[in-house]
Amino acid sequence: MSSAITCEDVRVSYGDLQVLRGVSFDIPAGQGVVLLGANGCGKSTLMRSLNGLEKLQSGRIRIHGDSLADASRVDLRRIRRCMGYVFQQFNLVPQLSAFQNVLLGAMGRHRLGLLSCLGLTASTEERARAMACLERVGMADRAQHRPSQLSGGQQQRVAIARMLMQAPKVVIADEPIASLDPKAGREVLDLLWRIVREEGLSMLCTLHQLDLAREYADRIIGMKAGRVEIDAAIADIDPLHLNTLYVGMTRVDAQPQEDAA
Ligand SMILES: Nc1ncnc2c1ncn2[C@@H]1O[C@H](COP(=O)(O)OP(=O)(O)OP(=O)(O)O)[C@@H](O)[C@H]1O
Repeated sequence: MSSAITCEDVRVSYGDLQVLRGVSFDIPAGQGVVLLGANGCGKSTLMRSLNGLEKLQSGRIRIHGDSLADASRVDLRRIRRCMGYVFQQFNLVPQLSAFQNVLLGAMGRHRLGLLSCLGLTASTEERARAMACLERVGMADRAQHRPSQLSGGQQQRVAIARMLMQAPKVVIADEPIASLDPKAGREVLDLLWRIVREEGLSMLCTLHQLDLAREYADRIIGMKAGRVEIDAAIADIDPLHLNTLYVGMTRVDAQPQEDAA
């Protein structure tokens, strides 16, 4: 099976602080992986690195075989177009309707201009596709609502529809349910994983809930203080082992005496 995301000994530093300390893993196409780890262990830095937003001190990241470091600006745009994002804070444009926000998902892929995304010049086909994406996440009846008129769970559904509109191959979901209550969070997670499975996408998704990670993921990667501590298929995971990710030296900026306490 081909690789969707490959990290080879990735190191990233901010000044003297080494945040990613030799991170390596390979996610095959079609696999859904949950990334676990305590606050400050480097998860967000890794997620940003996968988008080419961090300069690697050393190592290499490949997305479907393409190395981010070697990519020209045109190549980087092409690689990014095949990556869909779902964020904790939804990142919808507040002035636009749900429908217009979903049209935004097609902007990079089809070189649509802003007017198209506002729905003013979008083709009938694009408009129909955006509505189909909203239907897929159960939000067609709220197409004309602005984000402020929607609950957090509904906003995240719209964000998932926007990701779907982009037609990505790889999904990066950074704490997609951290802003939601448990019921809405579970509904969003059900939807996100269902869509990822139905579309045959690959996903790396950070979560803080160990029970949900074990329920949804094919595989868990656990980080501790900038390193991969656990990397195992869900069937091979010892739940007690996961707890060790949250004990002792977990942060990359921890002082030894803090962790001894
Ligand atoms: N832009 C930056 N400049 C300097 N230091 C940074 C920067 N971003 C992150 N750090 C440092 O790297 C550490 C790891 O941050 P990161 O956000 O990657 O952790 P995380 O595992 O995602 O944490 P959380 O779960 O709280 O989001 C932080 O504690 C901080 O000290």
